[in-house]
Amino acid sequence: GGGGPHKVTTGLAYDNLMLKHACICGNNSIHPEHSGRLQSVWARLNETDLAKRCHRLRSPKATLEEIQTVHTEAHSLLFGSNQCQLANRQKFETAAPSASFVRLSCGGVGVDLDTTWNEHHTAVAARMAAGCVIDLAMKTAKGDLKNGFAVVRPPGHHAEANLAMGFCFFNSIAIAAKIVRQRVPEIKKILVVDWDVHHGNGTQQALYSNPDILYLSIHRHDDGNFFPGTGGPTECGTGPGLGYNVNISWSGALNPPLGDAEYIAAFRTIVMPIARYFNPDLVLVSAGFDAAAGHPAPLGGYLVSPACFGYMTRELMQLAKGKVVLALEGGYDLPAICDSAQECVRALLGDPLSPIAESELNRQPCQNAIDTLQKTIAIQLQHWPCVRRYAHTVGMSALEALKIEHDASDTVT
Ligand SMILES: O=C(c1ccc(C(O)(O)C(F)(F)F)s1)N1CCn2c(-c3ccccc3)cnc2C1
Ligand SMILES: [Zn+2]
Ligand SMILES: [Zn+2]
Repeated sequence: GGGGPHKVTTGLAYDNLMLKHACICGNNSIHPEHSGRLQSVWARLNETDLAKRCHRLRSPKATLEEIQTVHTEAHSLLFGSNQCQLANRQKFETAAPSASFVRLSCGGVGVDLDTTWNEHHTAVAARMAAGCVIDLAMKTAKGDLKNGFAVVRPPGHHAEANLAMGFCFFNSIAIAAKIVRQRVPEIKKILVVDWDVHHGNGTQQALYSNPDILYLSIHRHDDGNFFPGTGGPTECGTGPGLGYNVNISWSGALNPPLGDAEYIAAFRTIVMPIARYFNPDLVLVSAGFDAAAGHPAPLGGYLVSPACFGYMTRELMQLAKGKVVLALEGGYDLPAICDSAQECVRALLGDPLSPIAESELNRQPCQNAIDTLQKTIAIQLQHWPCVRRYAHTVGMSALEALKIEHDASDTVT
């Protein structure tokens, strides 16, 4: 049942158990997805007035059953239980014979060269990350919280049903989406937006045939030459899910690096028209911040501002009666991810937004971005005819588009 008559506010989910997932070599410079990322973001939210204005959740770890809404039993057991915790090692050996860990050059152990495994702490951290996102999503879905931000690691959006990769073990966002859909009857449609600069291959896979959960990713793709390589514009879903997978796949490498003008144009012409038409009852966001300025090429290379993440958060709050939950995915430059997380929590709390730079509001999207948006619109027209409406404004700056919409609304037809 609902809590007392307290005012519903923004929820924050965090647990320091997630700090303990670390390579045994302890060298953060070769392992960019380190606990300092989480420590810094949490510290920023507490140093400012933001955390105290939110409701702090202490979430339970995801159960193996919850993890199995997305992952196989073998994968859930392998990464969800420490061998030392396993009552029945026999079950472990039979359920997960395929597990292979690799020795890393740093002396650590990993499931691949990027994804380190700490046999004592990783399972707990990964289950806690998923548990935090489930808890926030459930409480927001039921109206016990207004909205929320999950300050979590390890990330999840690359984790597939039977594969850990790209620093990810459990796909927290996909797990949360499926669990809310199962347990909260009034939530029929869920929109998952993924603005991490990398495509969420795992989330796409988990939701690919599902018409009730729309996955929309905006990411650097470079025709498949940017990690993880998946997420092309023609990947639109399958079976009943056809049309419920939208990839805005930027190309053209860093000539020039993309910034606020491009992300605002993508939101104006594709993300928000489709999202409004889909009309979700809940919005979940894979909120990676590695598209932010400050991220060197292999892990990003774009120039999105922290204020732009606040703008995108506020845009999504127009949907689903404001039921929006963000979960941290990637993001490695500590000042950038702290500033970006701060802007998102300010947006969730209803604070006035920090302004986008005038130069970005006046700048037309670069040609590579215009090409991507036009190509995406051409593909998505067959599934979402509503994208035709703003197609003619793709090449406009935010202020130009605002002006013609304003003039258009003046002329009474
Ligand atoms: O770019 C990635 C990412 C893996 C996971 C990424 C993510 O999408 O940001 C997530 F999942 F963490 F949110 S981004 N990989 C793995 C690490 N990597 C690197 C590394 C860079 C420095 C040290 C170790 C690896 C360069 N290129 C890659 C490819
Ligand atoms: Zn290491
Ligand atoms: Zn990323």
